[in-house]
Amino acid sequence: MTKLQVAIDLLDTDAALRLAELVAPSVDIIELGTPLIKHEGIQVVRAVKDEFPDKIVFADLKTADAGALEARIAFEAGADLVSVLGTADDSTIAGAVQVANELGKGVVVDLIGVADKAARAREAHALGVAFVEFHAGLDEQAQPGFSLDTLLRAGAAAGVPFSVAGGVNVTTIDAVRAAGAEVAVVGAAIYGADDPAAAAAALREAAVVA
Ligand SMILES: O=C([C@H](O)CO)[C@H](O)[C@H](O)COP(=O)(O)O
Repeated sequence: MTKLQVAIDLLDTDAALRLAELVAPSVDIIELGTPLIKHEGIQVVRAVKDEFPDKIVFADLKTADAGALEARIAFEAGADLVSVLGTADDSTIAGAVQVANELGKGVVVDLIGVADKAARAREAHALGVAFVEFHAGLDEQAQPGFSLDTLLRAGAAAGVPFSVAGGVNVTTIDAVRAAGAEVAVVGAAIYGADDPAAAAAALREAAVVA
């Protein structure tokens, strides 16, 4: 079974809470997107965790430096997982992992912008992260010739626990699951859907196929 992570790339706390309410029955992980946290501040993490204490709350900080400090800020606000960039120094990842271990939480390394994703994934795994995210960001997805398949092949080759993010939708989630991803991250295909609850339910159904 592949877990389903909704990436909430909306810009205000009330809208994020409304979306989370609609999709919570179908998702395992609620991600507060980087633009949302930058717009609303870390309090959005507390607001969501308070409403959904049983869900894994992921603060998509995309930390590039001061790993221990930034991770602690988000964990103390209620996050269960935080992201650190794979392009950051190993010491930044290690600092965040140290705080995660202290508090019983987890770190996800986001491979956005990393050229050799499989190799960096193995390095991040050795630093003690929960899993690595094979990620093509919104800007990369908009470029001509973008293909999710490249990400999936790299993820499958890495040999470590991984998630996949990059415009995953109901037609591609089967391939994400088949590649062996532990987590499928879905943003626009849920928050941009006419019926986000139905979209999340359909994705969930595909994600849990044995
Ligand atoms: O992390 C993300 C991106 O950098 C903007 O914050 C997205 O949440 C991630 O790419 C998943 O969203 P979709 O690609 O729209 O599925």
